Amino acid sequence: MAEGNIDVVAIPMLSQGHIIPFMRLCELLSSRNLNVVFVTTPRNAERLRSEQADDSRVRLLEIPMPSVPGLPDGVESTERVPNRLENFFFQAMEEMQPSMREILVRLRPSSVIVDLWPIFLPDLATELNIYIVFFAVIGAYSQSLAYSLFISLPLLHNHGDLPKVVNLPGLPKAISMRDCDLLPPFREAVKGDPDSVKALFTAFRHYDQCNMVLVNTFYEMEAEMVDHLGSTFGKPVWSIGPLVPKNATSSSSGTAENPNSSFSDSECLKWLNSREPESVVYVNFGSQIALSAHQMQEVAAGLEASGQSFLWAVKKPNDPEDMDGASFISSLPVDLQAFIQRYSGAGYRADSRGLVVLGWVPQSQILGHPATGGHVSHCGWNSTLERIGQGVPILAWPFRHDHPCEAKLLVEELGVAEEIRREEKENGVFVVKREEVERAAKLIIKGEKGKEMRRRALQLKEGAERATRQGGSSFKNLDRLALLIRSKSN
Ligand SMILES: O=c1ccn([C@@H]2O[C@H](COP(=O)(O)OP(=O)(O)O[C@H]3O[C@H](CO)[C@@H](O)[C@H](O)[C@H]3O)[C@@H](O)[C@H]2O)c(=O)[nH]1
Repeated sequence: MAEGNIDVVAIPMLSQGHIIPFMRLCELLSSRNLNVVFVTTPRNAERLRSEQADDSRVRLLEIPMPSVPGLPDGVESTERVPNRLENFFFQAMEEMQPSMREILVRLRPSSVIVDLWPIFLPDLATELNIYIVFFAVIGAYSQSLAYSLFISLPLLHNHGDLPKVVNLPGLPKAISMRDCDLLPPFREAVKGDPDSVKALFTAFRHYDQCNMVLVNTFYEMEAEMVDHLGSTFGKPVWSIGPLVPKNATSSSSGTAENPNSSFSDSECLKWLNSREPESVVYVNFGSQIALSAHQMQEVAAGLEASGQSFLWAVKKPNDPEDMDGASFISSLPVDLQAFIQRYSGAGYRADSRGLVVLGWVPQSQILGHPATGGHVSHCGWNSTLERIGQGVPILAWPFRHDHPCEAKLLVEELGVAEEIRREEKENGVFVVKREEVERAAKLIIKGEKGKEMRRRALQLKEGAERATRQGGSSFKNLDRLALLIRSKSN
């Protein structure tokens, strides 16, 4: 590929939840005959290369991960960053600025697709006169709610006097959120000082600086909020999703097939094959959330008491970084160790009612398996889109970031989820009791409400299929996008 001939350069944040939809978008643009370059660090590139189809024409370009004192070598994705090292990680991303500048200057693409981070990227693209497409990898509903909070909180409230239920102005309909579900930067708003949230939430500058916004959703699911974002920012906002991995398998994940997991992908699927249709409660909180030992005890007891089949992917904390699976298990209370033994490792039998997998599981295949009856989920947007693609109902257990907003969309607007009741132990720290896990697991598999949620989930699945096939709303938007980018190249 001639370097002077690049249509678009895509630069996602170093996080799998962002890299995956960015790569899918790049493949779809490349299949529409655009020359696409995908920029990431060596480890992420290595993994993407191993998953890339033989005929993929998306070019992967590596930039070195800057070495920052305090950040261990090889940490190139947020999933591997312990909370206490987050600032070092973001510092490393900031230090990529010279490499990114060098790439943009050398390749001179006509367009760049930017993510929420790094914050300097739109400035750089503006300076180089490159057309800026901002790809927001979360849904339109949660973006709209976050923007409303961003604008209104410092006008209306002080961090000390936040009401228990906060109304969100400026939206197409009346929406409110519990104070405990607000992102920490919003909870710290200072009345009369917009910078009290701006300093912490600079991402919203991207909406001002970009030329257009893409949202990983489909129009029919979030039409009201897609239109709302368009009129709020006064620029095109196009839905192009759901973009989910094409042949999603395990990440890189012990077994030879899946070295990051206590079971191989095929062992997980074999176990699912032994279960009745729509009978299994699948528990997985994405790539970043690790439960406390106490919370794990409640989940374990609730799942057992429910009498339902379950597949639980347990994530060990990132801290300490060098703790292996065996040390993690031996650090747990003895009742949990015994539980894990019963449903995993030595205690596991092919006909066990539950399967506990330490590490990564092949989520999209699990969601697509006929035995899967529901997903206990943090409501990360990628998992949400994957479930919508498979018609699986949800038990919504949000933790942080956009999760509470996505949960609200799923429960209140789309009717495909039941919210798990969380009790606030202390400021922002929640616990879900075993009785609640038991209730929710029974409801989703056996209850009338579970059936109704499944019916709605299947309708959404059909909607998603219509949107992404030829002539559908997302398909047409991708065609329009390819034409637009090509017009910038001429
Ligand atoms: O055992 C596992 C765990 C995860 N996954 C995959 O990993 C991705 C997880 O993505 P997501 O559900 O979005 O969770 P996070 O990685 O936690 O998501 C981050 O990124 C999302 C998109 O920006 C945000 O919505 C979330 O708030 C943020 O936590 C999905 O594709 C899953 O299929 C697996 O395949 N196997």
